[in-house]
Amino acid sequence: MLETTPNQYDAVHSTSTDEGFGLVISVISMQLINSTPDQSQTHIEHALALLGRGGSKDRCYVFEFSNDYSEMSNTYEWTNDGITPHKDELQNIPSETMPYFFERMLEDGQVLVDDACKLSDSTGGFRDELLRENIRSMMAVGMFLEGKLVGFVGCDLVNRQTDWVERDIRQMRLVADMIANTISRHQTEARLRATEEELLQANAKLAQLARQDSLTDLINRRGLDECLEHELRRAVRAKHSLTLMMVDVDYFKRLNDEYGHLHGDEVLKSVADILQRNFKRTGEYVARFGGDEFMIVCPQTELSELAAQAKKVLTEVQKLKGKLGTPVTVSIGVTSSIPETTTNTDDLMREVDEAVYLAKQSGRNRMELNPQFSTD
Ligand SMILES: Nc1nc2c(ncn2[C@@H]2O[C@H](COP(=O)(O)OP(=O)(O)OP(=O)(O)O)[C@@H](O)[C@H]2O)c(=O)[nH]1
Repeated sequence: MLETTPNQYDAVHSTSTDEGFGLVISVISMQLINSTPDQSQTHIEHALALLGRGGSKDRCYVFEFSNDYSEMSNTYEWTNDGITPHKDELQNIPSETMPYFFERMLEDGQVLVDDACKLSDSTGGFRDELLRENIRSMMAVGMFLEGKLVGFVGCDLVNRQTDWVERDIRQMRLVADMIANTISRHQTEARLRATEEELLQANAKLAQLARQDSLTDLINRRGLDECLEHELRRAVRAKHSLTLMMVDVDYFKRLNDEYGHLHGDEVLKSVADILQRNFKRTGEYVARFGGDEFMIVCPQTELSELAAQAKKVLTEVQKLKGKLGTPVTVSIGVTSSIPETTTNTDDLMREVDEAVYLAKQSGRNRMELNPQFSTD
C-alpha cells in the first residue's frame, strides 16, 4: 500500500510552483526507483495520481506503442473523482484511426491541444475521439528509450480548457522519462526472471536426465544409489524392514546374438514396463541397474507379499513371448531385513547378488531369497 504523507499532499496541491512540483517529482521518482515488477501497476498509477492531483488534471495516462507503431494501448490510467475511466476500451487502437495524432507524436515527440473544439477538420478521427470523451484540452509527451519512441504519458481536462505553458510540458516530460525508465527496468527484470526460471528448469531437467536410463526411462544406477541410501537410512531410523529385489534377464546375451540388439532392447523395455506396473507404491523404486539387470527397492513389505509379486513378474515376463515372439524369462533375487545402523548399501547389494546367483544356479526363471531369510 502506498502512503502519501501530509507534506506530499501539500505538495501535490501546489505544483503550480517550482518548489511544489520539485517535491512531487522527488516523491514519484523515489517510488518508481524502488518499485519491483509486481508493484509496477500500483506505483505507476500512483505516480499518475500525484501528477494529476498536483496539476488539477482530470485524467492522466500512459499509452504504449506496439513495436511497429501499428497500434497503441492504454496501459496505466488515473482519473479524478467523477471522471469516466477509458483504459479498458482503449486497447490495441490501430494507428490508422488517428493519423494526425501518430504523425505529430512521431515527428514532434509530443501532441498539445489547448482546445479540441478549435481543431481543424484535418485532425479527423483524433478530434472526434477527444470530443466523444468530452476532452477540451490534452497533452501527450513521448516516452523514449535509447532514442526510440515507445509510448507517451498524457493528461486530459474534461469539459474545461487551458492554454498549456512551457512549465506544463517540462513537468510532463520529466514524468514521462521516469515512467519510461521504470517500464524498461521492469521489462528487463521480468526477462531476467524468465531466463532464471528457464535455467532452473533446464538444470532440474539435466539433474533428472542424469538419474534416468534413456532406454527404459527408469532411474539409472546413480538414481538407485541415492534412493537406496535414503530408504536405508529411513528404515534404520524407523526400525522397519527394507527389501531389495534384483531382476536379471536369462540368457540375454544369447537373445541379443540370435535376434539382434534392437530386439534385445525391446525385451529390456518390456521387462521394465512389467516391473514399473507391479511396483508403484509410495517409496517403491524400480531402477535399471545396468545391462539386463533391474533393481527394486521396497520399504516395509511383507515377505509373503513380495513372493507373490515376484511370482506375478515371472508369469508376466513369460507371457512376453506372445508379444515379442521369443521366449523370455528372468531370475529374481530378494534380500529383506530390518537394517542395523551399521548396515550399508554395499551389504544389501551383495546379499541380493547372492540371491540372484542362487536363482541362476537353481535353473533360472525363478525367485530366490537370500538364504538367511528363507521363508520356510
Ligand atoms: N540389447 C541390449 N543389450 C545389452 C544392453 N546392455 C547390455 N547388453 C547386453 O546384455 C548382455 C548381458 O549378458 P550376460 O551378462 O552374459 O548375461 P546373460 O546372457 O543374460 O546370462 P545369464 O544372466 O547368466 O542368464 C551382454 O551381451 C550385453 O552386451 C542394452 O542396452 N541393450
